[in-house]
Parts: sequence; structure tokens; C-alpha cells
Amino acid sequence: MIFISEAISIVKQNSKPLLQSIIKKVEKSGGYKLYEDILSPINMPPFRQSAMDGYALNLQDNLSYKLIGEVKAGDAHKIVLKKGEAARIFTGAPVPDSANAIMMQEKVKVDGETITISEQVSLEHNIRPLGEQVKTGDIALKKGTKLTPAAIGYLMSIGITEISVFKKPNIAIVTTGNELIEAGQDLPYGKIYESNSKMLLSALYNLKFYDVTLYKVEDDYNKTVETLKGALDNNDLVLITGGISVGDYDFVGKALNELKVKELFYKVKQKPGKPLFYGKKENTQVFALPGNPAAALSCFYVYVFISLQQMMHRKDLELPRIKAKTINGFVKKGNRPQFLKGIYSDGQVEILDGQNSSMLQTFALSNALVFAPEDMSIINIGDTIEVILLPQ
Ligand SMILES: Nc1nc2c(c(=O)[nH]1)N[C@H]1C(S)=C(S)[C@@H](COP(=O)(O)OP(=O)(O)OC[C@H]3O[C@@H](n4cnc5c(N)ncnc54)[C@H](O)[C@@H]3O)O[C@H]1N2
Ligand code: MOO
Repeated sequence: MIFISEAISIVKQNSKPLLQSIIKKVEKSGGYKLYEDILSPINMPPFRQSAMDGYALNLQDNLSYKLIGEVKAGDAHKIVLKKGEAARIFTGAPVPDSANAIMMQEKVKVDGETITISEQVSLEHNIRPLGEQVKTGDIALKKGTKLTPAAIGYLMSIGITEISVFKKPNIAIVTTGNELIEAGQDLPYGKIYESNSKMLLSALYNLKFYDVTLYKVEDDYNKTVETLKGALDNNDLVLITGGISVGDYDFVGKALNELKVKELFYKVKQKPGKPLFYGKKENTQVFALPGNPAAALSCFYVYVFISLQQMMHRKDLELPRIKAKTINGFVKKGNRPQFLKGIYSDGQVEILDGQNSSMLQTFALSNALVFAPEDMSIINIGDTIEVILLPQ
């Protein structure tokens, strides 16, 4: 049995950024990172552009100008202004080559075909220069840039429709157990509804991992080997739940061993989630999470999250940890450090009743895991304690 800190650092060391690329439509690339520099195919803006609704001027010393035409956004025609002439212009419209400043309309008096500006303006005033943001052939965004909504908007604005991105992991969720029945069917005596797969699937969707395949297997050694082989061959990350403890029908450990998955740790001094297994086969990460649902989810947030962040080239490997003051007390039994379900708000945390690793109801109410270290057996009201904030 190893300590939590050792287990966390083993996951950090052994999970690596994925280096393969895939092509994505820009609009569907949110959350990915660019696999290569993107060069701009155009100047942006593609023409000198008016930044205001007002008047395009061919500047002179006098404040009065002769109005000779109009340019709206989208117009293709090119008005030619002589010195002292002006054209009505609107935001986003192409500025005639012969105009060298735009005066906003609030500072202009109009009298028929004569306009008078309130003060002199400098050259190129209110004109967005050609290629001000980016010039044709220059790097628009660098390799590794995260595709945020702003990045997606920017790439669309320079006319890019497809990009090469670092791929996200293909993930398998494997549930094990003869007792599992899919919700929606009758529940015979001795069976329970299977919940871990959809719980982990939704945790993955919430983190924007959509390439997930669900596998299920009963408590049978050969079938477990066969199912895990399929999951290992086709995925970058395999999450197994159940069958990893010491019972006669817990076949996951033996099957992983037969499939030559290298064990990196098995059993962590923690509650919940003591029988957590972590290993890898070539580049595939394997977590065998305890079957107890709250233990599985707790291990997902504390350990699997790190591996996902690493695979995605992210720097913040762990969920945010902050200090909070407890608003109620708790007595921790045993000597394992414990991750307790709690509700965090505004610097304070409530530790909930019902911390058993089989109970999801408490987890469903919580937004944080409160960390009670090994030597903290009694938590008092007002104690300062570490809290892990869960993704919402
Ligand atoms: N003799 C010992 N027994 C156990 C120990 C131990 O140290 N010595 N550790 C206990 C702890 S702690 C945990 S946690 C569990 C973990 O056991 P497994 O990972 O082998 O999980 P299972 O036995 O298959 O299932 C445990 C529990 O969870 C339910 N389960 C399983 N899969 C699902 C699912 N997909 N959806 C919903 N519920 C699921 C299952 O029915 C069991 O009730 O071992 C203890 N035993
Ligand atoms: O580790 Mo088990 O999750 O304590 O119940």
C-alpha cells in the first residue's frame, strides 16, 4: 500500500502527452490544441477598414469638405476623393485609397453637400490598417495554442475551416460484475442497477472527452481477459470498475497481469479507493477503479484527472485545491487519509453525512472533496482544511 502523494506522483510521471494529430473542422475543435503553426492565408483586415460610422476624408487644412458619395460595409466600389473631399462611410466599410482619415459623425456638421469637422484629425485616424491583426503568410496562431471560442472565431475570421490538432484520448470504460443490470429493466433479487459506466461517462463528457466506448463483462476470468484485451488494443486510456479487490471473483488484477499490463501501483492508503490499481501497457494508461461507486468517482477526480490533463498537454495537472473553514465537525475512523464529500461555498465547507464508498447520494449533493489527512482524526468546527474543488 502506498501513500496518496506517491500515487499522485507516479501518475504524473507515467502519463504522457498524446503526440498524434487528427484533422478537425474549426467549429468542432473546441478544447483541442493546435498540432502545428497556422499561417494566415489573408491579411486581416483584408482591406483598410473604417472603425467608425462617419466621414472618410482626403485631409486638407480647412475644416469644411465637399461630400461626394457613400461607402457602406460590403461595398466593392472605390470612390476617388480629391483633397478637401469627403465620403459618407460606415463601420467595417472599405476606406477609399484616396481617404486618409475617418471623422466620427458625432464630430461633423452636415449642411447639404458641405460637411464641417469640429477639429483637425491626424493621418489614418479611425482607419484599421490592412493586415493590422495579421498579415498574409504570418503565423496566426502557434502550435500548442488551445482552441478557445476566441481562437475558433479568430481562425474563422481568416477563412480557415479545417485544422490539425493533437488528438484527445480514446477512452474505454469497462464495468465488471454479475450483479449489474441496466437501468430500465426489472431488478431481480441480488442484482443492482449498473451506474458506474454512465457516471464516469458523464464525468468524461463534462471534461469534453467524447471518444468513449463502454464495455461490460461478467465475473468470468476468460471473458475478463478477452474484454480487457479489446479495450487495451483500441484505447489510450482504460478505466475499469470493480473486480479489483481480493474476492474469489475479482478477476481484473489477474487478467491485467496476463495481458502484460505493467503494474505501477496497487492499493493506496486512502478512503475511499484503497484497492486502486494503476498501470500501463505500451502507451495505454490503465486504471482499475474500485467498484464502489463513490470510491470510483473519487479516484477519477484525484488520479484519472491527472492522466487526462497530461494526455491533453495541460499544465494544471490536478484539480484546484484551496483552504476552507469547516462549518461542522467530523470524526474520521481508522488511519487512512480520507476524501470526504462536502459542499464548499465562499471560504467555508460543510462535510456531509453518508461518506460510505457505496453511497452516491452524498456525492450527488457535493461540489468538493475535503481532504482529511491521516493524523487528523477529529475535525472540529472552524478548522482550516484542504478542499479539492470538483468540476461543475
Ligand atoms: N477482504 C476484503 N474485502 C474488501 C476489501 C479488502 O481490503 N479486503 N476492500 C474493500 C474496498 S475498500 C472496496 S472499495 C471494495 C472494492 O472492490 P472491487 O473493486 O473488487 O469491486 P466489486 O467487489 O466488484 O464491487 C464493489 C461494490 O461496488 C458495486 N459495483 C461494482 N460495479 C458497479 C457498477 N458498475 N455500478 C454500480 N455498482 C457497482 C458492487 O456491486 C459492490 O457492491 O472491496 C472491498 N472488499
Ligand atoms: O476503498 Mo473502499 O472505496 O474504502 O470502500
